Amino acid sequence: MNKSDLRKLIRNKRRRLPLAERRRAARQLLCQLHQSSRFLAARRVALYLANDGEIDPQFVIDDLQQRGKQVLLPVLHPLKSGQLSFVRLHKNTVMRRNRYGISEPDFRHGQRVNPRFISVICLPLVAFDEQGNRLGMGGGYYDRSLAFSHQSGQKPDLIGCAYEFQQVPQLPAEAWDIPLHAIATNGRFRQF
Ligand SMILES: Nc1nc2c(c(=O)[nH]1)N(C=O)[C@@H](CNc1ccc(C(=O)N[C@@H](CCC(=O)O)C(=O)O)cc1)CN2
Ligand SMILES: Nc1ncnc2c1ncn2[C@@H]1O[C@H](COP(=O)(O)OP(=O)(O)OP(=O)(O)O)[C@@H](O)[C@H]1O
Repeated sequence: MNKSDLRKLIRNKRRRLPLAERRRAARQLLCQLHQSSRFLAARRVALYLANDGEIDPQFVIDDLQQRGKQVLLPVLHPLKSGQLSFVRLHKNTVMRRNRYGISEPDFRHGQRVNPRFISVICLPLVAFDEQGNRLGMGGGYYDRSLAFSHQSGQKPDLIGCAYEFQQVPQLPAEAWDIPLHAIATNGRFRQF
């Protein structure tokens, strides 16, 4: 199956999931992330706001904020097309909707943090395989914005977040793909 058909299939399945199952999976995601000592120790964590049926990290965001951690969200860069910035989420953060209808902190008002200085980045994904390859929505945003992690130096831990059913046997690995360090689902925490 090609990437575009695979995206359609899994995105449809994700959107059809009943609300009760979504909520249960969202709680299980928090439990699975708590398996990771690096996640528990992280001071700064980037997450996302669920869109298109994605597993919902809202309980994870609440938990981090209660534990006094810094939470960041991705924002489409208004000038550098295809790039994400990471902006801090506070109680008073001014939010707006981006071109895909996803709520994000306002780029101009927000406090941006260079992704090199983020401890853990939780990435949304459409499909993953057992090697930790990731298939996203197809915009290449995370691949472009995290391309620096191919080089040496300080880098964030990259944890993909998904439903267990989003695993596929094998994804074609592209040169620009950023390999994930771990995947947290409703059922498991896999480390690579
Ligand atoms: N929750 C969440 N936030 C995120 C991402 C994500 O995957 N999930 N992104 C991860 O990169 C970035 C946004 N990327 C996205 C890329 C495509 C579509 C999307 O729905 N595309 C439509 C076509 C829309 C159009 O071109 O007008 C589609 O495929 O149906 C959404 C988000 C930043 N924020
Ligand atoms: N580092 C990069 N520099 C320039 N272009 C890139 C880079 N990474 C990815 N791209 C481009 O982005 C496009 C989309 O890539 P791909 O289909 O792998 O996205 P994705 O990982 O599914 O999406 P996303 O990261 O937004 O969730 C590709 O056509 C690719 O050429």
